[in-house]
Amino acid sequence: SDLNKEPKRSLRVAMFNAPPIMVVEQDGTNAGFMVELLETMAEKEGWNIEWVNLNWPEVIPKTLNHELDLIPFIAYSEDRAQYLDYNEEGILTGWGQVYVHKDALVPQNIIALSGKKIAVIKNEVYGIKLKNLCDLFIIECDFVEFQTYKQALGAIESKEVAAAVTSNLVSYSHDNPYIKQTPIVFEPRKVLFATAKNTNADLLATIDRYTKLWRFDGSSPYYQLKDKYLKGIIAEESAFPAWLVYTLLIVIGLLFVAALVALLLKKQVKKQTQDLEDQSDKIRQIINLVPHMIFATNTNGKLILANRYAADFFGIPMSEIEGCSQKDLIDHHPNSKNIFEDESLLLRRDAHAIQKEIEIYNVDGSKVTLNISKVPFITRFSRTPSVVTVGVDITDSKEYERQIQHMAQHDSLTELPNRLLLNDRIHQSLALTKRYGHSGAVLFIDLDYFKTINDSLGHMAGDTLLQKVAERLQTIVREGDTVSRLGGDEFIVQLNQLSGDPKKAERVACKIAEKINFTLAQEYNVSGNKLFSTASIGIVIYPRDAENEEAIIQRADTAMYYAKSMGRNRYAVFKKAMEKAVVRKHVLEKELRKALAESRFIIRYQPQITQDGNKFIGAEALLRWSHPTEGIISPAEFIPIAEENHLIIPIGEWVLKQVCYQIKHWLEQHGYSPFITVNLSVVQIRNSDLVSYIKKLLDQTKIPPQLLELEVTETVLLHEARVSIDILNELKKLGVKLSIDDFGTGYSSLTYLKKLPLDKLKIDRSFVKDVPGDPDSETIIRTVIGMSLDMGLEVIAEGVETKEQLDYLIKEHCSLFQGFYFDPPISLEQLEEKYFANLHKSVTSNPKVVHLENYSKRTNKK
Ligand SMILES: Nc1nc2c(ncn2[C@@H]2O[C@H](COP(=O)(O)O[C@H]3[C@@H](O)[C@H](n4cnc5c(=O)[nH]c(N)nc54)O[C@@H]3COP(=O)(O)O)[C@@H](O)[C@H]2O)c(=O)[nH]1
Repeated sequence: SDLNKEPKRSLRVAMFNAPPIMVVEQDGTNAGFMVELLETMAEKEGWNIEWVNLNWPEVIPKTLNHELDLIPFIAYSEDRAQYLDYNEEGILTGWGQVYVHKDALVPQNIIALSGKKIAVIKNEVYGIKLKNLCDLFIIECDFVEFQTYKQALGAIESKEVAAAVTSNLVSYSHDNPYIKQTPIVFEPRKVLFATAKNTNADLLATIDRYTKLWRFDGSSPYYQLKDKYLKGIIAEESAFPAWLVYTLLIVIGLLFVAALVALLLKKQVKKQTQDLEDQSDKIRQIINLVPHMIFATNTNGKLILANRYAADFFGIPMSEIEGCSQKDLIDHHPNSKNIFEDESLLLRRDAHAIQKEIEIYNVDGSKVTLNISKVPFITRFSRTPSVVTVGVDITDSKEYERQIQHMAQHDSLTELPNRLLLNDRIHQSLALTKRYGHSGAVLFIDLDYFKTINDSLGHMAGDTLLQKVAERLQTIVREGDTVSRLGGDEFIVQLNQLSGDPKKAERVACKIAEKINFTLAQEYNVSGNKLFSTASIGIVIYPRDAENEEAIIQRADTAMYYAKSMGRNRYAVFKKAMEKAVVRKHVLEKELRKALAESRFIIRYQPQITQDGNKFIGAEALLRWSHPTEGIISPAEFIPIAEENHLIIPIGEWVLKQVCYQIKHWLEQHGYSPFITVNLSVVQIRNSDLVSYIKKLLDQTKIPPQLLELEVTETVLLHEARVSIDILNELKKLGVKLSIDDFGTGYSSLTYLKKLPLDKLKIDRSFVKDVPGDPDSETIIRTVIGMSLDMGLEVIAEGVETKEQLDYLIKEHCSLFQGFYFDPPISLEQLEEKYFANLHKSVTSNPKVVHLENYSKRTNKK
C-alpha cells in the first residue's frame, strides 16, 4: 500500500457490461472483477479514473480514436496486436463458449451448428474466430451480430437464434435459467489490459507490476476479487494451476480440432466415394458412346471395365461382362483368342503399349479387321499393371485402302495393271533375272488405227474394243506374266522367267507376239457391229536390250513404232538402229506440213501391162516426197506418219486432184488416156468428205470415172467393214473402179468380198516373190486367181520382177502385171515417152483405154 505515489493522472477507461468482469449496475454504478481490480491499482497510484460507458463494439474504435486511454478487459489476438498494446501478465484466461437454449438439443461439435442462426458480439474475438472456423470447414451458419452480451444471450432466450458465442467469463449464462453451455469451446486466450498502440506504455508497465506482484500473493486484491466475482465461473487456481488449465484447454482445443478433422475427413471420404462412383458412371457412359471396343483387364485377367461394343463383340450381356475372365471371353468367342496373345508381355513392369492389326471372325460369322491397341497402366492400388484394350473395326477403311491401292495400280476401263504396277513388276522381274540368270521380255502393243475407230464409231465402241483386247491378251500369257494397259490403245505384256539365253528368249517372245497379232486380228463384235483391229508390237528382251524399267518400256515403244512404220499388224524386236528411226520419224512429222505447203510432193507412175501382148493400159500413181536435203523420201516412210496426224487427207486429195487433171490433160491432149490407180488410205476412207470430194473432182474435170481406179488394202476393208462397204458403194455409184491391194495378206473371207462392189484384185508381191517354187505362195496365187475369175473380177499381180514369175503367172491365167520386170515407178515424162506413142494403137483394141471421141461423146451426152 505504500508503493510509490505518482502525480494524479486522469484515465478514461472503457466500461461495458460483461458480468461478472465488468458490471454496470441498475443504478448506473460500476462494479465487477476488473473494475475493482483497476480501481484498487488507481487508488494506490493516485489515478483518477473516468469510466466511459459503451457497448463493446464501440470500445476499440474509440480507443484508436484516442477517446479512451485504457481497455480493462480484452482478449489477446494477433490482429489486435497490430494496433493495440497489451500488458504482459495475463489477468484471466477466457475461451470461446457456445450457448444454446435450455430446451434445445445440445450440439456436440461445430458441424452440428451447420445451418443454424448464431448470435455473436460485434467485434468480439470469439465470434470472429467461430466464423473463421466455420469458413475453414465449410460449415454454413447464419451469424447475427449484437452490441452487447446481454442482447446476444437474450436472443437465445427468445429463440431468435439457436445459439450464441461469447467469452466463457461472461456470466449471463450462469444466472440465466434459459441458457445452457454446450461442449463447444475453443480458442483459449489471455484476458489483458490494452491501450492504443504506442500511447500508454508506462501505464501498462505499472499494471503489469501490480498483477505480477498480486498473483504470487494469495491474500492480494487479485485473489480477493476472484473469490468475490469469479467463484464457480473459473476453476480455482489452487486446484488447477494455470499451466494445467492452459494445457487442458489446448488439449481440448486439439481434440476439438481432431474431431473436426475426423468429421471433415469422413465427409470428404463420403464425398470422394460419391465422386468416384459418379466418375466411374461417367466413364462408363462415355466409353459406351465411343463406337469401338474398349475393355480393361486387371493383373488376373479379369475384366474391370468394358463398353457395350466389347460386350456385343464377345456376345456377353453388358450386365455380365465385367468380372469375366479372359478364359470366359475366349469361351464365348473362340476366335477372339489372338486378341489376348500379347497380354502377358504387357503385364511386365517395363511394358510399353502395343498395336497390331488382326483379322478375326465376328460372332455373326463376318470377317472383320481390328486395329488392337493395348496400353498397360498401373493403378494407385496395384503395383502390377492392368491392360486397357481398344479395338477399332477398320474393315471398311482397309477395304477402301485396298480399293484405292487397286485404283492407283489398275486401269479403270480394263482392270489391268497400270504403268505404276507394271513398273513395279518389271523392277522385281529385273532383280530376279539378275539373280537367277533368266531373261524377261516386254511387248509394247499399240492398236493400229484405233483413233479412227474411236472417231468413227464413237468412244463407247472404242472402250468396248479396248476391253475385248484386254480379255484376249490375258488368254495368251502364262500366270505370272503381266498384261497391263498404259492408256489409250497401248498395252504391255511382260513375260517372266524366259531362258537365260537371250536368243531363245527372243524366239519365245516373237512366238507370243505372233499369237497376239493373230488373236487381236480376229473379228470383234462391238455393240452388234463386226469390227477388225490389228496391232503393232515392239519387243524388248531384258536385261539384254535395257536394264531399267524406263529404258525397257521406252525401247519397246521404239520397236513398236518401227513395226508400225513397216506396215502395221506386225512385230519388231528392238535394235539400236531403231532409235534413230524413231527420232527421224519425229523430224519427218514436223517437216511433212511444210512439204504440203511448199508443194514438195511428186507423183511417179508404175505401168500396168496386159498379158495379151504386153500392152500398157494403165498405171498406179505412187507418191514421192522431194525433200530439199534428203532427196526423194519413200511413201512407205512418210504415209504412216501422215496417217497418224491426218495429213493424209489433204495429201490424198492432192494426189486425186493431180491424177484427175492429168487424165483430163491426156484426154484433151491425145484424145485418149490410160486409167490411173490411186491408193486410198484407211484414214481417207473414214473421212466423210471423201465421196463428195471425188464427185466434185469428176464434175470439175469431166473425165470418164472409169479412168480413175481407187485402190484400198485388204486390211483396210477388214478394219472398216461397216464403213468401207458403205463408202465403196457410194464411190461405185460415181462410176470409178475399185481394186483391192495386197490381196491375200489379210484374213478376209469370200463371203465378205462378195458384198463389196469390186472390179479388181491385186495379188500381193510377197506371194509373187516366191513363185514359182514355194507351194504355199503358189496355192494362194492359184486360189486368188480362181476366186477372182469366179467372181468376175480382174486380177493383177504386183511385184513381178522376173520372166519366171511372169511365165508362172501367165500359166495361172493372171491377166495383168505390174512390177520392176516391166518398169519401176517412173516420171510422167518417162511414162509418156515410153508408152504414149503406142497407146493410141491400143485404144481401139482395148476398151480400157478411153478414146477422146468416146470421151467427148460421153461428156457431150451429159
Ligand atoms: N495412201 C497412199 N499410199 C500410197 C501412195 N503412194 C504410194 N503409196 C503406198 O506407199 C507404199 C509404198 O509405195 P512405193 O514405195 O511407191 O512402192 C510401190 C512400188 O514401188 C513397189 N513395187 C512395184 N513393183 C515392184 C517390184 O517388182 N518389186 C518391189 N520390191 N517393189 C515393187 O510396190 C509399191 C506399190 O505397192 P502397192 O501400193 O501395194 O501396189 C505402198 O503401199 C503404196 O500403196 C498414195 O498416194 N497414197
